[in-house]
Amino acid sequence: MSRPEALVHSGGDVLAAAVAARLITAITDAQAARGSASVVLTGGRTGIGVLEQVRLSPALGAVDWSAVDVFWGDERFLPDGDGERNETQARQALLDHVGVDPARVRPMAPSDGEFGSDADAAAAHYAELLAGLAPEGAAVPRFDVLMLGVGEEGHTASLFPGTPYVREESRTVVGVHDCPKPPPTRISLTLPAIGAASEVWLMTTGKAKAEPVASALAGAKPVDIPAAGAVGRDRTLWLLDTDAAAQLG
Ligand SMILES: O=C1O[C@H](COP(=O)(O)O)[C@@H](O)[C@H](O)[C@H]1O
Repeated sequence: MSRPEALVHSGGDVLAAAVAARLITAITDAQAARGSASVVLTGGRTGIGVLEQVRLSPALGAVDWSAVDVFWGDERFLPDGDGERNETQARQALLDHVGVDPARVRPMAPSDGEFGSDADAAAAHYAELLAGLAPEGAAVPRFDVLMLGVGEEGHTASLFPGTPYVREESRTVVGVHDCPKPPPTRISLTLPAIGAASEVWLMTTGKAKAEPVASALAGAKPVDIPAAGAVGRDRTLWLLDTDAAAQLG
């Protein structure tokens, strides 16, 4: 388990470009070491902004996109192609523009897919998919980089404060119900699944995030500030703009 480090950038645009450069480097390093890389995407303004910056980067071509395994940390349980789905936004921002292998892109199920409106069944299926790709003895694949956003109330992925989902200790993926932020039904990796990643990057911008960021970095309980419980095995980076970092001591 790593100790969280905060890196502060001057503004949201700089942050997105800097994280994009960091992501390209992490992917190329993993590919040089092992031939492929495994990345977990997030939704939200900052997460999608980073993917747009990757697309616009002059270093885009340094990555062998056909050898990148793509997963999601959470999904809004909506029909396929809905503009609010994290998958749809990630495809538009980046994935539709690079040569990813469709078989290696693994979105969480939509609400009009094979599990219909059963988010719990869709979550259980994603957990099985992850387990099937995991090294022996592990429940999820080796994620090189797992990116997350942070909500105003401290949620990360779709784990909201005070819910049973943030306390989950055995399942790796859960159907999430009655979310305070729309849409109310979601699918999310749990904290144990997030904690299996080599690097966890929490990315956020804006004054509204200053309080949860400061609480998390001051050691808040995950049940109160779920983002505080997102910790990578080798590295945990909080990638912030000056507004989001404003209350750090
Ligand atoms: O709904 C979600 O929101 C969070 C944070 O989004 P932001 O726009 O405030 O940065 C995001 O991390 C999560 O993936 C998404 O489903």
